[in-house]
Amino acid sequence: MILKSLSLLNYKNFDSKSFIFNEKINCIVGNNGIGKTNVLDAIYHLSFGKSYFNPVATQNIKHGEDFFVVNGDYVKDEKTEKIVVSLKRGQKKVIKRNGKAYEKFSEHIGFLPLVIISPADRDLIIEGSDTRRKFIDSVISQSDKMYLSLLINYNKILAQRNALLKYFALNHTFNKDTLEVYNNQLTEYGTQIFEKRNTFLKAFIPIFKKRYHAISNVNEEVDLVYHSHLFDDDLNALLINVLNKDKALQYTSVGIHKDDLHFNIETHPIKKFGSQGQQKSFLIALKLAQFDFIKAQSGVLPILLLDDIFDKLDEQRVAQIIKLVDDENFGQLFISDTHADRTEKAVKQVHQSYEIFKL
Ligand SMILES: Nc1ncnc2c1ncn2[C@@H]1O[C@H](COP(=O)(O)OP(=O)(O)OP(=O)(O)O)[C@@H](O)[C@H]1O
Repeated sequence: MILKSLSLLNYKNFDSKSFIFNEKINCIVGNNGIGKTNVLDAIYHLSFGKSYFNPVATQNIKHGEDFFVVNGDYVKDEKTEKIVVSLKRGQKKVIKRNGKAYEKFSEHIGFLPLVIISPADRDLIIEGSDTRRKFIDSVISQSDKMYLSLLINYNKILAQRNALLKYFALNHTFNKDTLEVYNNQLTEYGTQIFEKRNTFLKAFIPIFKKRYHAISNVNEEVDLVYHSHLFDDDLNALLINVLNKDKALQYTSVGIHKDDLHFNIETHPIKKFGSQGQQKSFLIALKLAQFDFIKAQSGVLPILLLDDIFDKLDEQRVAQIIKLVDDENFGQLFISDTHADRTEKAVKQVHQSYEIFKL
């Protein structure tokens, strides 16, 4: 799968900009703040229908403008695919494939597999469990269509159950039957999500460890440990157990929305005990394992976006990542960097086919 061309209209700092890309390596270079990351984010938008960096959709519209349009022309399975993501203030976002708007965005997820490696990945280590759940969800949903709809259903029921708990508290009332309906539905969806996360992690963890050891070159023990209430009991039983607590809290305190993935080095949390270098290697290994996993599951080589990696990583690590383009049959690669010279020097070593775009 190849992104042949990209055009942006009122997207972040760009009023109108077009690119025709190389099939292998594309380097987006320019000074700080010129919009290199924004170009990568536009490509991310085409795969996921949203920004990797800014969750507030309207903030991706250029200041002072009313709408944005991101247009990407791909070749996938020898067919041309035209993807357009557009947003007008006050209206719903639209994603079109070959002129036809998706009714559900979830149908598009996984169609154009993509992995991004960015300094913002650090949030996976330092932020709360929701960032790590989102990571798991994003990897699984790129290769499992059913997963995303289970998740959407679970979250809908969860919101309804929480609203009901609030209603009970506000009106000093309680209705066991209605709550039971929600408990049953949460259990149905939650159990399936738990099983899919568990199965995924069993396959993913060995891939991750292999990647970490290849990058770090030392034999440190790293691990990803899945934590879920559902290891303790059936979700329905758990929900019944915490009923009084949930009534007091006015929200649902158990379920897969509380799952976490612990990142460990030598059995200790990497957030507290990992050096900066170890943390960087950990995150890169995680993302490269994501690449491997999607590739194995879907048979498609995901697009790989490397945002600002030269500034954040030492030369040896950067060289190793770029070398993978050749070694491991990577697909199309997009690199952003402030220095055209060092980028060109690095990519030249591994591939003849590349393009430098100076912003
Ligand atoms: N909605 C928006 N409208 C206009 N400009 C925006 C909008 N959102 C972001 N920007 C601008 O985009 C620029 C940042 O772009 P980006 O993060 O892509 O830079 P970069 O080239 O990757 O920089 P660095 O090398 O520092 O990482 C900033 O100048 C910011 O003000």
